[in-house]
Amino acid sequence: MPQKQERIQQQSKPSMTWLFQYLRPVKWRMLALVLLLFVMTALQLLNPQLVQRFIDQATGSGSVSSLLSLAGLYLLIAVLNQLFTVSVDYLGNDVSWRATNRIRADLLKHVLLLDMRFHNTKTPGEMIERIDGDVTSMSNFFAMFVAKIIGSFVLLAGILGYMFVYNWPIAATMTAFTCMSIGVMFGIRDMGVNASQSERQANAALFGLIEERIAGIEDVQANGGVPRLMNRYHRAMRSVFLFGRRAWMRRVMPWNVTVVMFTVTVTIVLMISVHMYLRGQITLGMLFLFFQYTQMLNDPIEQLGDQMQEFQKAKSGMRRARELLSLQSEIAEGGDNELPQGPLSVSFEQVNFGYNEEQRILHDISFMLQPGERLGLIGRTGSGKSSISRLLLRLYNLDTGVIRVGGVDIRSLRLKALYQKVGMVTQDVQLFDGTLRDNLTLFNPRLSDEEILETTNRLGLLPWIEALPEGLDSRLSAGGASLSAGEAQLFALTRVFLTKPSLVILDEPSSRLDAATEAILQTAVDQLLEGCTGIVIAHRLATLDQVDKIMVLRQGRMIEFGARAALAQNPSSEYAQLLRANRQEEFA
Ligand SMILES: Nc1ncnc2c1ncn2[C@@H]1O[C@H](COP(=O)(O)OP(=O)(O)OP(=O)(O)O)[C@@H](O)[C@H]1O
Repeated sequence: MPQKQERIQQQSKPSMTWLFQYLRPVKWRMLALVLLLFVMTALQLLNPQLVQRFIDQATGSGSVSSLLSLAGLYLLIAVLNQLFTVSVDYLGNDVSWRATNRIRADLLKHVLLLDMRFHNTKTPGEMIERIDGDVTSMSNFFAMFVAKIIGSFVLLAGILGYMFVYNWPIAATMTAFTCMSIGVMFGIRDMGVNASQSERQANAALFGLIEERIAGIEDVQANGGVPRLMNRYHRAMRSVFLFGRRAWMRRVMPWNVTVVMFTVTVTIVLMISVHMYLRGQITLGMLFLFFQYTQMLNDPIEQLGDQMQEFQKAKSGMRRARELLSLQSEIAEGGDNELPQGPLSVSFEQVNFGYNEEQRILHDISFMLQPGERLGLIGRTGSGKSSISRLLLRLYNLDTGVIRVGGVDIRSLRLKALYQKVGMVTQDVQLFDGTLRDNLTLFNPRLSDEEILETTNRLGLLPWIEALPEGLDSRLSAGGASLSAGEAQLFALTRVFLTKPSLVILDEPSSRLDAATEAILQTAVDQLLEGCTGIVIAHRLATLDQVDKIMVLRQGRMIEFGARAALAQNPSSEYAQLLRANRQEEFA
């Protein structure tokens, strides 16, 4: 089996550069945030000094009016401080949402463009966790990290600077504590990153499990699988708990170390201050001020510790996000080649394909369809019919061979150009949460109601839409459960018809429809295929009366290909034998 194209890991930029690229668009808001923090810090430093003066004046010969004005000023500053705190929180969250939403959008776009081989191995729940959960773990980093780190250092510098002016032994004790605390935190800052990454992985697995089971709720209930599901759920939950606990313990380690050091520092500062007060070297107000400033020292250090924790969480989320972003789709974008107007020819030239290296699914498929011709594709279940359509839409890469549409190798076309001209009607109709109009046009606002109604009328579907309570404005729920098999097919046909394709691949419903729906469907299919090339994956021979050519597949090999009329008249042909035996059931 030929080599599958390797997923290429892009050259990754240094992590911080990657993160800061998302902060660049919000740099002015960040600047405002930092300025607000400067003002807040100044106010925080001012208040203990007011209290110091208040105490000294109260214990000395201060007048009541000056005491009252000091108290009034204290109140004003406290209120201002509160206002600034709210503004900083608001701005911080604003910055965070803007930056993280950009990452979410980048991740979602990237994942939507990844190939089917990647998606086959991932559950939607896991992807939700990776696109949203991992990014949420970075949100605090964006909200507060830069601002709080700067704010903490400014506050520390303010306190220590002031203390050095007034009392150097205390200032030296405080500085030693500050340096040691920061040193410890930085030294072991990455301790929790790997554990946090495993925690996020366990979370993703849990959400994957929940989503998978809810999506298959019918099967789970019908087979009495709820207790077994709950068992697996509890095991996944336990794993989240164990990884979460380990990650938390590692993340809080730097903070615990600083708490111990802080207690020792407060004791030393108090001992020195009380000693100086007793010897009359400082006033009672000064004693309070020194104590207050030592207490205040804890805030920025704690802040730094918190941010260190957030940084570890952010770093693990960031690693996972970048890991995802560095995966490249195996489907390479083509060049600027254009497809011709009108119906398109289709040719397969010695196409070989397998979903994995071990098993080949399609063997040496070669055929040619002229523009406007219709091909009926028949074969037992698992013979490779849908695989042919997936290859035509470039959902997978070929192993060897060439597929041409309109004479152009599909690998040399931009994917968008291919999807504009090739439409596919599948058996599984995916509905999105929105109106019937949104679902039919796939949220394309350029398609007018007249166009939609005219198309549906042409396909004979107008009565169906008119029967709905609010017509095109009727709300459909996500999934597809609200449509019957017949309605789903009519719906899918209209959706593809509206894109005006030049080549249509139609995967016929295998379930039996009632005679009336079948008749409407057949008319709609004939309308759809008029003026374009068509490939019909047929499950019933009766629907192939209108096709020009027939291909019979068996175990991935093309055992017959030719004009339908000629094959029907050739008694030794596979198709004629099938017709004779009237073994439609085989394809149901
Ligand atoms: N995503 C996949 N990964 C691995 N193997 C796959 C995948 N999809 C299909 N196959 C295998 O490829 C083979 C051909 O599948 P394909 O869906 O093309 O058959 P089909 O003829 O369309 O069947 P049906 O009539 O039941 O829709 C089957 O053996 C199937 O198990």
